[in-house]
Amino acid sequence: GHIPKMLDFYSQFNPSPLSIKQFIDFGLSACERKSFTFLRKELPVRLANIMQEIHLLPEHLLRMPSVGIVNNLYITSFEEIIHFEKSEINDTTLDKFCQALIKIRNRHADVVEVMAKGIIELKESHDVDAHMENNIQYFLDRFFMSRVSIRMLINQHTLLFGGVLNGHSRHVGCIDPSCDVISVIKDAYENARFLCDQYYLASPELVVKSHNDLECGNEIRIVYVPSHLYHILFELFKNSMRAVMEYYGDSDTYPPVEVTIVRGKEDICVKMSDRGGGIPRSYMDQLFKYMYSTAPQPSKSDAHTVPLAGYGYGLPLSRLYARYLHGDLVLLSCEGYGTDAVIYLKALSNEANELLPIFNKTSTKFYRTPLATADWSSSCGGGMATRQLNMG
Ligand SMILES: N#Cc1c[nH]c2ncccc12
Repeated sequence: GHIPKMLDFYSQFNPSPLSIKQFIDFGLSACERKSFTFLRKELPVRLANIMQEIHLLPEHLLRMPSVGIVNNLYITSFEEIIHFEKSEINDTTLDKFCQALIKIRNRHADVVEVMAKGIIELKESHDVDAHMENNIQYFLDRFFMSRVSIRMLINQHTLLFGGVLNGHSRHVGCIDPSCDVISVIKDAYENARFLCDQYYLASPELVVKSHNDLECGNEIRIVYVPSHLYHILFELFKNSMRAVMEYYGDSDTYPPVEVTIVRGKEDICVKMSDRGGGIPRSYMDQLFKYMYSTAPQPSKSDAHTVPLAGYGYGLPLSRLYARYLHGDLVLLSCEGYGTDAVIYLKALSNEANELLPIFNKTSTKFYRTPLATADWSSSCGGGMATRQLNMG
């Protein structure tokens, strides 16, 4: 019906990125009416921006059953939100809005897995060329980043105004204004270690070092979303522990995983170093590729033996969480020795702005532009030059 027109209308607006500082200041003044007025516009804008990109996907992917399911979820949620476009602001409307947000959050809970299934359906039914793989990588990074940002807005509103009091906790919604980085590291380590012990009957120790270059000797605290930081660390610990245990298979002692936290003027870095044998450069790129990370799901029967890592989108999603507030996740590996994974976070909350995909001519053109022709020689086939050299 009128959905396509509404999508065109709302996708003309650019999403409005909020900084962590704005989330905090807004949460402390906690005005539900202001939040409602902002969200009933901003949520449809963010939904419409990414929904328009879904329609630009390669035809084959767009036709996959699971992608159709995700598209319909977004249409349903978009309709439910624009229903509040011209509502009179009163307690009943505010309450109904909160309920609608919770319903939407639940509806979209499994979207990552459903999209992964869509990629598997595509791989099983079509040949995927480099151009298509490039489009899928570009789209899924933007699609999952958009989803992180929409869930952040929904979580803030429902936590602040959903009626559940947060006692004397200082958290502002899902943000901890004074997040103790080391305790999140220890939490993630203990939980990853539990899985490692279950699977390998042993696990590497943790060594933590910290260096506060700004306030020497002080604890390193950050205004951040603990659940995002935990998600990244848990993924990295699982991968590091798995690498160490596989590399030192028959040994009974293992090199520890070392984590160094540094507070600089601009950045807070968390470096996780393992001596798990490292990753060859040729394979490094695949770790962040959705097409390569989608392996056929382990059958339910051997689900209890699901490996620590390998299946799913753990690394690409962890990098999106780090980038969401203008940080990053970088892997530096030396094959034959080990891997360093560095999480970069913004030290200042006013610099920790949301990073949001924008649907515009640039993103549209990306989907329609063929891969650039190589401008550096790469093939090592028996070209004339090689033959001349061989004639040497
Ligand atoms: N993330 C991550 C990793 C951290 N160490 C690793 N070793 C082999 C493969 C992946 C990893």
